[in-house]
Amino acid sequence: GSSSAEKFYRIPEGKGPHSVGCTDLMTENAVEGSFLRLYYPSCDATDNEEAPWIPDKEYYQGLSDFLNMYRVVGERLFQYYVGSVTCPAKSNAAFKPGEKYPLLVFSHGLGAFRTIYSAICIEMASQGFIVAAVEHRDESASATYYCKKKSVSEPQEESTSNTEKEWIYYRKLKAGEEERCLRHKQVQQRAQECIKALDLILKINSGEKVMNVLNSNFDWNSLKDSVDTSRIAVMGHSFGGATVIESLSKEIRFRCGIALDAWMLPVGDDIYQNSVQQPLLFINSEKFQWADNILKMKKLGSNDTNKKMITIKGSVHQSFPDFTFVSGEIIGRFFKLKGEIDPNEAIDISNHASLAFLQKHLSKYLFTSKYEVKLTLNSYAAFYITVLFRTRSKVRQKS
Ligand SMILES: CCN(CC)CCN(C[C@]12C[C@](c3ccc(C(F)(F)F)cc3)(C1)C2)C(=O)Cn1c(SCc2ccc(F)cc2)nc(=O)c2c1C=CC2
Repeated sequence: GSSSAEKFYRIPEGKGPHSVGCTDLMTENAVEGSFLRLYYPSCDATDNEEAPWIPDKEYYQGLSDFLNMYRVVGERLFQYYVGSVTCPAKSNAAFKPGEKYPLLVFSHGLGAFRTIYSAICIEMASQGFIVAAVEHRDESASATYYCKKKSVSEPQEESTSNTEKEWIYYRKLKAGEEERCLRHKQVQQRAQECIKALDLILKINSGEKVMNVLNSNFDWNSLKDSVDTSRIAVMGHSFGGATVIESLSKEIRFRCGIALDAWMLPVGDDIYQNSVQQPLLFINSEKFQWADNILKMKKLGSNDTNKKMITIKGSVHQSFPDFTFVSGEIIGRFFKLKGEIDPNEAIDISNHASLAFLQKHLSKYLFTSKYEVKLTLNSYAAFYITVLFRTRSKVRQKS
């Protein structure tokens, strides 16, 4: 029901010119496959429903585990408070063809999963980005799943599908296990999953058929030739911020990156040997700051003008994920999901800074594809003519 309270606790809509659709894509019936939620510019007139914000109850179970709550308590609490929350994007809405959109790959934080950064992803899509929010299978997500082919022995009523969801839950640190080692292994896998997602979207862009093991009626062919393959960026929150750094160092096709409250612990020491050449923006909250973490960010961008850092005063670590919008004042304060700053103001500052940074560092590639070539040709021509005149005039002098 839409009680008055819920009206005020909605995830903010995109502010850009495009309506936004979203759809889920999972390739392969294996944990090694890709799993992502795509947010994209959609056609305006659609009567599609808004997408469910947290689509399976197992995510509530995973969150309870992650937050050290009892599953039976956590699952009911989440079901009751956020079970009916939708995100302001139309589920499987028709993709808006006709132009080439830049691509943004988004990486979630520790204990999170692909759907809970929808305020950021929807805003970017409304501004004309195709956003692939990946779901990591490195056991850092509260929960994730893959569709496993049912073994033959299971009863095969014709109506049910021949796959079942195999859930993977958050892996807690074992007693005596060294956190840095586990997180460094995980961040490598996370970077590979971001690169795999990039390759998958580029495959779709080239018109290749992709097998979506999730039975949705979204027409993936409509994305053919719709990605501007020279304007690709990577973005992420906290553990996802470390994933941004790792992904930039591994994949040059990511032209730039944005790290939201980056957690630097998982980042290996080799990174500081100038492994990140692309422009990188650190957007930090006021509270998620401690010397070691900030020093590592500084070290990364030491003598680099294209590495920037801003801090949003009054914001907290949870100002970036969606819980900051859906939680009431009491829970929000108790779990530090809201800072002093209004959640909508905080995300607007972050989104504006992100868009300005992407505009600056992606648009130079925009010209390469169209104008820069002409410019180069003209400059060759100009150069040629000058030489010609010079030579001719010299010859005349001599004669
Ligand atoms: C006790 C568990 N202990 C595990 C190591 C620390 C737990 N913790 C602080 C929390 C997450 C918190 C949270 C969320 C959500 C509700 C809810 F009630 F609203 F759902 C409540 C309370 C509890 C704030 C963090 O991990 C912070 N953090 C995060 S939070 C990402 C996230 C996860 C789930 C969400 F629903 C929303 C956002 N992502 C990272 O990449 C990193 C860190 C720290 C270092 C790297």
